[in-house]
Amino acid sequence: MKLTRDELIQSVSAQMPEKRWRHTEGVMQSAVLLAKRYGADPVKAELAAILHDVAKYWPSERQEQLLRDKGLNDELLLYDKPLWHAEIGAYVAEAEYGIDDEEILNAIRYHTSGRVGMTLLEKIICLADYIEPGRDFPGVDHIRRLAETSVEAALVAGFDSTINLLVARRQIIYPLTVLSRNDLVKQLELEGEL
Ligand SMILES: Nc1ncnc2c1ncn2[C@@H]1O[C@H](COP(=O)(O)OP(=O)(O)O)[C@@H](O)[C@H]1O
Repeated sequence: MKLTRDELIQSVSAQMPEKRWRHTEGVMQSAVLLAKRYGADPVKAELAAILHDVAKYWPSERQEQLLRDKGLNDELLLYDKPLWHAEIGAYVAEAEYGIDDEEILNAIRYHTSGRVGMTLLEKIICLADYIEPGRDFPGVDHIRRLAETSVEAALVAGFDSTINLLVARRQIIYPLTVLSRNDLVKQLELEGEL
């Protein structure tokens, strides 16, 4: 099903509370800005942003069933539910909205966990999710400042804040985020930015 931008926005926003849609609008805004700043495709960035949280408010039973039945990454079932919607979102973007651009699908798929070898678009969506104007958590302004000059440095700070939070709450950490964070630190070292 190929929708116009307005139809897509209508369909996606109907699947979440108003507050979460306002967050999505913030991610759209930040993603387009970052794409223009760092030379990614702003149209792709906006499309990935519109869809990134499409499944966030789906009942967890439905998400669990899709992870099991559709050959998705069911290892995620071993980890906290907030991680599931990203994988489901990529599935839904393709299966229900006809998005066939792997770059966009992967930006949705890895927007919460990150992964080793993130593309620029993946970094941008993940970072936009941290710094969109509606976000207000300790350290967010520091991440926003870093985002003015380095996607990688900002994203490391973002992942560090998530990892610190999970450690403080003694929650289980999905290891891909740690690997992703380490990979970004290596990229910064190679560029001499650390
Ligand atoms: N590596 C991870 N391991 C476990 N939980 C994680 C990991 N990364 C993110 N999370 C969880 O996901 C939440 C963030 O998910 P996200 O989709 O960005 O949600 P929100 O937009 O509501 O912040 C974190 O607050 C944390 O609870």
